[in-house]
Order: sequence, then C-alpha cells, then structure tokens
Amino acid sequence: MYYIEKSFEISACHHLILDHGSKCENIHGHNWQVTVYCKSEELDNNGMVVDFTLIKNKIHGRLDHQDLNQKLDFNPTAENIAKWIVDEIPHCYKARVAETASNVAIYER
Ligand SMILES: Nc1nc2c(c(=O)[nH]1)N=C([C@H](O)[C@H](O)COP(=O)(O)OP(=O)(O)OP(=O)(O)O)CN2
Ligand SMILES: [Zn+2]
Repeated sequence: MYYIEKSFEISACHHLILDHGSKCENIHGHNWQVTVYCKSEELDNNGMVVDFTLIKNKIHGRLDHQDLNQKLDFNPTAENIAKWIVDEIPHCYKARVAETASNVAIYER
C-alpha cells in the first residue's frame, strides 16, 4: 500500500449556524491547518497516488481567502470540512482540519 500526506494552510472567514448562542455565529477568521491523507495499492501512470498539486488546487484553490459560507453548501465546522475533503479527493481516506493547535477535527472513512 502507498500512502501520501499533503498539508497546507487555508486563510479564510466563516460563521457557524448553531442551535446554542455562540460567538462563532459572528463572521470571523481562522488559518486552518489542513492535512489530507490518501492511499492506494497501485500508482497511476505518473507514479503517484494523487498529485500533491491537484490536492492543493482542489481544496486550497477553492477556499483560501474566501468566505467559506459562500463557497460551501453546509455549516463550515471543522468536522464538516474534513468530511467534505475526503469526499472531494480521490483515494482520500482521512482529513485533519485544525482551526488552532487546540481545536482539531479528523474525519476518517
Ligand atoms: N466541534 C467543533 N466546535 C467548534 C467548531 C468546530 O468547527 N467544531 N468551531 C468553532 C468556531 O469556529 C470558533 O471560531 C472557535 O473559536 P476559538 O476561539 O478558536 O475556540 P474556543 O472558543 O474553544 O477558544 P480557545 O481559545 O481555542 O480555547 C467553535 N466550536
Ligand atoms: Zn470559527
């Protein structure tokens, strides 16, 4: 089995739709630290599991310096963003999304 990891930072803003009062309902920003994990038993014709650049373009390219509520059709919690990344990237089985060093969500298929 081949494994790859791709990490990058997304600087963006969002607000959360919550069923309890929270400061997070107000628009605010984060520098999300994202790590995308992919695996495959076979490499493609280029000798890759997935091109690191494709991963960055599909996630960072769509979300960096954006309002996530405008770009995503779900409540942009770290958990939901992690699940969305796994669904978006071929061969992805896990994504780690950190709002800060102490606020981290992981989704694994
Ligand atoms: N389970 C989750 N909880 C929260 C999420 C989330 O994505 N998943 N997101 C938020 C907000 O984005 C909010 O901006 C986080 O605020 P922050 O000040 O970073 O976090 P804390 O209130 O925990 O404060 P610390 O200083 O980091 O302790 C809220 N919750
Ligand atoms: Zn937030």
